[in-house]
Amino acid sequence: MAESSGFDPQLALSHKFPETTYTYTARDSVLYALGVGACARDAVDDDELKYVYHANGEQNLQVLPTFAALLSLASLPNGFNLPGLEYDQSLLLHGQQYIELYRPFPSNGCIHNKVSLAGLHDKGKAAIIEFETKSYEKESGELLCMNRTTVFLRGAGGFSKSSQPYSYSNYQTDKASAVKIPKTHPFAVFEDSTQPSQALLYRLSGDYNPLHSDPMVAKIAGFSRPILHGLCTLGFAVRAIIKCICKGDPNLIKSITGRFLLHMFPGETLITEMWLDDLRVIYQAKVKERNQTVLSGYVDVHRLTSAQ
Ligand SMILES: CCCCCCCCCCCCC/C=C/C(=O)SCCNC(=O)CCNC(=O)[C@H](O)C(C)(C)COP(=O)(O)OP(=O)(O)OC[C@H]1O[C@@H](n2cnc3c(N)ncnc32)[C@H](O)[C@@H]1OP(=O)(O)O
Repeated sequence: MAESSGFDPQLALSHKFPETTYTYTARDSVLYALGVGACARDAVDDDELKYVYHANGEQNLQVLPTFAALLSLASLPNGFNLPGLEYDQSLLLHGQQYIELYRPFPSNGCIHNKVSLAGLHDKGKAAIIEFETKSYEKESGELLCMNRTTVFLRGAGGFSKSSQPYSYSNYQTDKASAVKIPKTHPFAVFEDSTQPSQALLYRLSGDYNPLHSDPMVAKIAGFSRPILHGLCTLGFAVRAIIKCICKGDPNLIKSITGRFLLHMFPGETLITEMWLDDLRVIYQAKVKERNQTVLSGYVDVHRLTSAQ
């Protein structure tokens, strides 16, 4: 039974999310690729030009696998409101993202999303909410991907008895928190700069939260200036993995897990370190200027390319 007035877990869990439709064009997939830094260092990069230009027409463009995460945001409640969950929206942070990919994305399409609440946890100082989104290609009805989005609501915990904190999950293991970074030297390391305007570009892919663009909103949230979208950082890290481990082939990615450990500011340099464990790439991404890890997780691949 909930003890605080703002949270009613049973009401939240009984909520039925409306099914939504998301239509995107080749322009959206290109804008997304540019937003996560594709071709930023080299406009004719052999591994990355295919995400932003194709000589034989836009229907031949390839789509980065992390594009899937946009579907989870597009499917979630407008204004971040849900019955039974009252909280201070300025303190919301993206905690984790888990993506399963079942098929490469076409360069444009119409997607049907089904959302459910996958988890709700009272961590005392914070509440954690997890949403699961299944995305189907509208025309064929085929399942394209599944996203699990974890939202960390600072200051919203303490809604249950501290002796028995509320915890609900509709799945078995929390994959992102289970990541152990090896003590050995990484198999590969990739350094990439984000631009000071990175968040202003990335937001055009659909996440217009002013935390990433408005200095006053960022200050209220506890940051000296606007921070980068977590999914933008994840996009940079997975692009590094595709480049270093998959020899540029985005279709080798099977699933992606990432936990956002610390905020990143636009303009900072990201160093992604990667370790191979069979068909799993364990990674962590550090901000070079502050020598701090901002993201860690793992990516499962279908197979390794012959050189590994
Ligand atoms: C109500 C309806 C809501 C609807 C909302 C729908 C929309 C949702 C859309 C998704 C988000 C869109 C908006 C995007 C925002 C961003 O992109 S924000 C930028 C990216 N994110 C960040 O920069 C966050 C970086 N991380 C941190 O700053 C910190 O890790 C933290 C999240 C503040 C937590 O640190 P701390 O308070 O020190 O936590 P701990 O004491 O270590 O741990 C407490 C428990 O919480 C668990 N935990 C810790 N971190 C995370 C995490 N990142 N994700 C999930 N869980 C986390 C941790 O395991 C502890 O639990 P126990 O082990 O059980 O004690």
